[in-house]
Amino acid sequence: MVAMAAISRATGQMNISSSQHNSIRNGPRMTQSAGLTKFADSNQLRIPSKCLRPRRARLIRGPSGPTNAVLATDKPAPAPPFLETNGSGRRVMIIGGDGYCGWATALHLSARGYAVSIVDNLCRRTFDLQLGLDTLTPIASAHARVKRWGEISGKHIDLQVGDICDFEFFSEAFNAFQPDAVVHFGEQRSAPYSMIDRNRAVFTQHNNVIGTINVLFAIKEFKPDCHLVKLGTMGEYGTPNIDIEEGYITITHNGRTDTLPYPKQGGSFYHLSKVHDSHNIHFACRAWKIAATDLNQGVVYGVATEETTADPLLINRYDYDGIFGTALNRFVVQAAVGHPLTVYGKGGQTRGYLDIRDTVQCIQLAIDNPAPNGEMRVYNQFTEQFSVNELAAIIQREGAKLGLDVTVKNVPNPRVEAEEHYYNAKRTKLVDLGLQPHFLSDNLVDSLLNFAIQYKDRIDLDLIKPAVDWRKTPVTSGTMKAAVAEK
Ligand SMILES: O=c1ccn([C@@H]2O[C@H](COP(=O)(O)OP(=O)(O)O[C@H]3O[C@H](CS(=O)(=O)O)[C@@H](O)[C@H](O)[C@H]3O)[C@@H](O)[C@H]2O)c(=O)[nH]1
Repeated sequence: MVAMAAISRATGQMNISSSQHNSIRNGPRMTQSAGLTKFADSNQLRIPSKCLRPRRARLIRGPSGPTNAVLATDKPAPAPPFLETNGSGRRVMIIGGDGYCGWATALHLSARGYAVSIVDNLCRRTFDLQLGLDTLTPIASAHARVKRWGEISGKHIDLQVGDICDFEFFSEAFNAFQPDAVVHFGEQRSAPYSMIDRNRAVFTQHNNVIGTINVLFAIKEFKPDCHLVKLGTMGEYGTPNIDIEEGYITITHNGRTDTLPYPKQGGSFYHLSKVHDSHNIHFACRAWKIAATDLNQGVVYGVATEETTADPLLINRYDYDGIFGTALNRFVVQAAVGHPLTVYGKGGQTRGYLDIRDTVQCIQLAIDNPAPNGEMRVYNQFTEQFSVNELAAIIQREGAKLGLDVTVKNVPNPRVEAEEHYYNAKRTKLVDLGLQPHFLSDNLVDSLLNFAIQYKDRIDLDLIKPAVDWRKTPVTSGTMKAAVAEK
């Protein structure tokens, strides 16, 4: 039975039942039984019109200008611009809408006139509590975020707290909202997390694979014309010694030719969970004529979008720890506190990267250009390739301009991955649809460095170290602190 969490109309606070408290304490499994919290109707967030008046905020601008400027005040905020687009009015469910990419996407689409419903089990916040991690930025609760967005924009975002692995919950949420598109970010997305121990490896694959299967069943059963926009990863391809195509490759073998899914070589139990998802989605498209777009996203950097900087309560999370922090964002924080940049191994590992402002653009493009029923489209979602050494050199150079003495240290690689390799991945399809990339510029690095300096007091140096060794992954349960202590 689905446990219910009630939301008080008077206070907007969520009341969590004792069984939910227990499940939160018990770790990843909490998400199997997490309950349903729902804003029953859009009136609930309606507020007096005087509160909807745009209010001014002070933007701190980096030395090189306003790019990705950061809001640093609790003073009144400006309403972001509202741009009606050809997708305006379409109903978009964002699974994982409380996370780093999901939250930015929810606001981006809501600002542009899409009707948005966030479905999230809040497990990303639970992982931080369990492992002793914290985002660089002080983020508001999911409920406070959507409430504040309603106040400054006059736009309602529906919030349903629950676990998509619980089909009873998910089918109820899906049928209540009747989405035209489902954007699925709702997965455990950290490779290191999936390699902490057996429990986390199993959790990652169960959570990600079963969650996606439930989404596929809901679409098939309740709304076959609903377009699935699924976040995959460039890491599904691994680092083959040939060019990486966008999802499919045409092969001639023994005189016969076919176009087949590009070979997959995930480098962690996390990356492999996305490989399994891709296969399941491809099958569902063939068998049930579902329409799906699989977005193989690269490593995302940055933190600010137009909407997340519109008010302190809307600020996005920024991970810098050894488990959820990703390369460029980690290096920026390391530079800000004088920690040597942690280049793993030789540093020749090359990946596709993109600004979070391009993530939100790509999702909108995918929604606005749905795949036909029966087809799984695959787009490679990144804008530039960098090796880890190249990223470190950029941060060192830009740090020096701000007077920071940035050093680089080649630490033993905790991962099993090629450290020198060929890498040339195609990325034309989203550009063909109209993507206008924000390339990694000096301005952005400057404003990110200033951002990290601004929140310097929140940085815990212990969390910066690489925390998980791919070669050890124990059967017994590990904790972040224990993993760090071993190093
Ligand atoms: O301090 C660090 C952190 C990372 N790396 C290296 O940087 C590369 C990228 O690692 P990452 O932690 O930035 O990103 P990754 O673990 O691959 O995962 C992230 O990027 C993926 C896209 S991709 O990398 O697979 O293209 C997404 O799917 C994941 O959700 C997201 O967490 C790896 O070679 C890693 O060894 C370092 O050298 N030093």
